[in-house]
Amino acid sequence: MAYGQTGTGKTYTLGRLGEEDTAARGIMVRAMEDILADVSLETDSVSVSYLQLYMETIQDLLDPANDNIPIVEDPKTGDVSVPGATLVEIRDQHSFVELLRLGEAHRFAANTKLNTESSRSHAILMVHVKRSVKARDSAFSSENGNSPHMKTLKPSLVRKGKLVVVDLAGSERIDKSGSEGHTLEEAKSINLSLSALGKCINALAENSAHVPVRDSKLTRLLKDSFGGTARTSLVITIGPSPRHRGETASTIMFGQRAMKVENMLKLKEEFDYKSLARRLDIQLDKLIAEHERQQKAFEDEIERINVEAQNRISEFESNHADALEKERLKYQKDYMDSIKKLEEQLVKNQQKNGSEKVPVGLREDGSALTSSTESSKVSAAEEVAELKKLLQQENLLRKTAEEEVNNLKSQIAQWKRSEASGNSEILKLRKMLEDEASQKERLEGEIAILQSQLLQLSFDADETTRRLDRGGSGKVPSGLDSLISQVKHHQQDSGNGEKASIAKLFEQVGLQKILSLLEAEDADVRIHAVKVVANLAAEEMNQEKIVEAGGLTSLLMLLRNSEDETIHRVAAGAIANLAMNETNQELIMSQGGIGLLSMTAANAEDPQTLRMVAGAIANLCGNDKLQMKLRSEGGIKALLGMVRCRHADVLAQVARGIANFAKCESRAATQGTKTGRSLLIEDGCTSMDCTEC
Ligand SMILES: Nc1ncnc2c1ncn2[C@@H]1O[C@H](COP(=O)(O)OP(=O)(O)OP(=O)(O)O)[C@@H](O)[C@H]1O
Repeated sequence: MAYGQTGTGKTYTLGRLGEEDTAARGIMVRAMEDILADVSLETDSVSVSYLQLYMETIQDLLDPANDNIPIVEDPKTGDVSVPGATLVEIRDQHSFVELLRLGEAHRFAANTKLNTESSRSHAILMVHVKRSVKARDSAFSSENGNSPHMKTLKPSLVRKGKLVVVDLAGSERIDKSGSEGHTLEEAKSINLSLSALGKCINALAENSAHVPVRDSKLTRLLKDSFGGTARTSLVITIGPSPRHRGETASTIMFGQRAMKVENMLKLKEEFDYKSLARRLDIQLDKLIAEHERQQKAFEDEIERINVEAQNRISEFESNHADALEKERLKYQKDYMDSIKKLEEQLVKNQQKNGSEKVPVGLREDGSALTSSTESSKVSAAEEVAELKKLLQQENLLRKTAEEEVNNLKSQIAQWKRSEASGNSEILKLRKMLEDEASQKERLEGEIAILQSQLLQLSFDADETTRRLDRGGSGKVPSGLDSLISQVKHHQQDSGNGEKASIAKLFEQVGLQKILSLLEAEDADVRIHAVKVVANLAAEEMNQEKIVEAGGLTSLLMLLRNSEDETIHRVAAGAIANLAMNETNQELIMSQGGIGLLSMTAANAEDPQTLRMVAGAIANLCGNDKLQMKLRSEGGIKALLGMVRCRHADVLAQVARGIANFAKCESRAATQGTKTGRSLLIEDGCTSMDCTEC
């Protein structure tokens, strides 16, 4: 910023182009030269807006028709921007100088008596530089495994810088500038914004809680430039003439006050979530397309194999059916022929035998008979031989047929084998598809993890920003801390939404991490963490997990070590929740819980703390196995002692504890010890004013 009386050289210092003589270049030109020398135009971008603030209106010096541009403030980061202004990307020094020249030509300059070229407006040059830097590996630590997919999904980190060069209008007093009419209004408006700037500088110099940045557009626009997270340089310009000694003195005093303002520098980095989301989308689309392609190829392959197998089966069946039928017919025909031949032979034989009967009838001398019997014997032997021959032929044919059938059988077996190998191919393809599906599922799981990490990172970023905005210590809280802030926020909500968000947190963050925050150095973090644990402990399904993860021990440690009553109250509440379960009751007792609860009760001032402690002891009172130990460790004494606090909530819990203790009778019955009721009487329960309970 350059601040000073009209005509003392603000524009001379900041805005000169120095085209003929490079030594005469102003800060704007030199700054851009420096930036351009240090950027790589492939990975970085430099863009410029040039504005003027005239009578509380912001005008675009690169597009004068664009006037009355609104100022926008990011509620999260506090960053100030003027999104309505023309933003020109700069690639070289020459184009920047041209841009400045254009802006200067548009700059409004009204004449005053003091300086005919006096600038009546504030000129503001904004240079935005963005640089892509590699995402820090730590953001995506190995806790998610070393999947190669995760490595490619790191969001890139964008480092952002903004240079604002402000050539303020002259700071002279109205009477001296001789302004009147419209020019007087101008002078008033200039004075208003400069005096608002002065007030802000004073407030910042004195570390005042309230800085009146909202008093003028100038201070709103420069909000993140002074007293914030930027580095600020102020040039003050003065005139040597004794006539201006008043302005000179006030300008120097302004500079002196400004020197007291302390800024806290902050590197502005953000993850490029948009491009990561784009990459994730593309990757997901690719995976889906690949999966669909493989599925289709698989189905086509199955279809092809099926069709081929069907064709082969039907071809084979038809071939073999034909061959079998032919064989069958052939054998049938051969068989029929043989039968026919045999029948003919038989008929022939019978005829032969019939014709031989005559001589037999004529046999009287016996000789004729002898000769006829002989010939019949010979013909029968021939017949037998022929029949044997036929039988042999028949056997031969049968054998050939059997061989043929065996042959066919072996062909069928071979075909079945080839079908089995086809089936194994199908199985192989099916397995490949299943692998593919499980791979896809795994990737989707990884993407889900990544998205939840993104969520956590954005929470981190929000929380960091909030802390720094609060003028914080610069300590960057863990991701859980910000999530706890979320819970803190949700704790104000009512109904199921709260439970759902805590359950979500529980899922996202993991119990171990939440419990580890119970030992955080920052008390604020501890308080929020114990609140989260208490909320989780209210859900029966979480109680066992909390105890298993060592949550009970941590809560008892908080009672022992913490001095903060809020922590005592919430931790006692969480213990009371855990004490609803019988197994936990034994653990609380064995870890010295009664002593710690009694100690907390003795030191408590807040009735709500006593209520929680009394609630926890009251839950323990209901376990008759633990009664004697509870009493011997001072639990009953502590419970009755809390009657001193006459708060109705506390008394209700004490009464519940007394009632629980009094109604357990099985111990007394089985062990022959005194009943809870009589022990209470011994401890002086009845000597108290029972109407209180
Ligand atoms: N250091 C310097 N050396 C030589 N001439 C200078 C110097 N400083 C300023 N001038 C001259 O003084 C005149 C006024 O300077 P300039 O316009 O920079 O003042 P200004 O403070 O910006 O005024 P205004 O507030 O009216 O805009 C110009 O003609 C400029 O050339």
